[in-house]
Amino acid sequence: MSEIKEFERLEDILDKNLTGSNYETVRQLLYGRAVEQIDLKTIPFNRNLQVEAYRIPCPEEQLRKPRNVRIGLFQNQIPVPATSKIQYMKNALYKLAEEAIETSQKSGVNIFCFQEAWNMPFAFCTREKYPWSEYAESAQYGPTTKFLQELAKNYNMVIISPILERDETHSDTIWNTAVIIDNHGDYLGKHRKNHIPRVGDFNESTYYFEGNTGHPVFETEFGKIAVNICYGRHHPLNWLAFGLNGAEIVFNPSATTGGLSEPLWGIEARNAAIANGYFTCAINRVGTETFEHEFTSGNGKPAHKDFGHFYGSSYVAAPDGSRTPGLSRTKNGLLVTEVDLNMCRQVKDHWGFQMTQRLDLYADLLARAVKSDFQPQIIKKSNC
Ligand code: BAL
Repeated sequence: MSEIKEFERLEDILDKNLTGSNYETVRQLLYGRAVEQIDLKTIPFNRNLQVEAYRIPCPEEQLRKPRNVRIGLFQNQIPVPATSKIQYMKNALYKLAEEAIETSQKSGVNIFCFQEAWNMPFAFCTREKYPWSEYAESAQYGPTTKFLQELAKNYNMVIISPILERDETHSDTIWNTAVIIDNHGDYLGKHRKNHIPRVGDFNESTYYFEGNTGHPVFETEFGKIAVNICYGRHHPLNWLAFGLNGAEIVFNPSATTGGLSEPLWGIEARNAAIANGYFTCAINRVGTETFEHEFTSGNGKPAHKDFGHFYGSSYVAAPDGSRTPGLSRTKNGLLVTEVDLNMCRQVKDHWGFQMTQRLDLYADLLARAVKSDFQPQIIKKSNC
């Protein structure tokens, strides 16, 4: 698939080329019920950061009060060259992060989420172990978690920090891990990426193995949250499992490029929200990261020094199928979205997907499908 580079975002094309009822008809068919825009102009923040804010309301109930939560999704390109020294890169990213978290606090954000492996270049295309493995650090006691704990406590904010984890307890193995810090600055736990890609230049299996933390849901003061890391978004059962464990918001911190996945990007997390009756938050990195040494993709194409363009386009999707516009395809951005978690149960009641999901039927099929003597259920015309 060829990479599309020359436009800021899909919504701009709709805005420029459709008017009046045509625009609203197409927008509604593409994005569902309209979301409300929140005016943050009164909030002073770094003007070279695209900040957009929306509200996804749901009908008020008689017995339950609204459970409004503000989510902040931060997408960014690395601020210094990918080949910079590790500590220099981390410090530059920490500075960006602090600005984004401060802006989030001014915007009333309760839960903040970074993109995948936010504190390093996404260097897994190179298959080089050094220096990239040196970015790995302890999930609970490493410098990145320590840095964020302070901010989470000061700003009463839950922070989801996807990083490269070094598990010193188990032979210094490396994992692709999301660390969850609660709004008191306490380390709440972690989740390791369940599904590791072997596609294109995503040579992540060179560095880490499939995760072993299952499908944890973290109970926070702002709702039950889970993290489906990047490639896991292509696996519907991965989304289902977080839903079965009671998630109300599932974050999908990602790093993915236009040539590989852009037409799928707006479908997968949004479909998961609809099918599982929860909110999903798709966050993707932006920019192009160039490395020192050439590498090939094993597809006969010429060797190259970059992954291609990470296309940002972060968005929030609701269980009723509505979604926010995406952030820019090329700029750093912060997407603030206020959601009412009551919508999760309202939509489950309305559609009944959880009542009709026939888990027993699929449990039986899956139990048979994993066995070496599995026989697919194929009906053929008998020869007799
Ligand atoms: N990080 C893997 C790329 C993708 O899932 O699109």
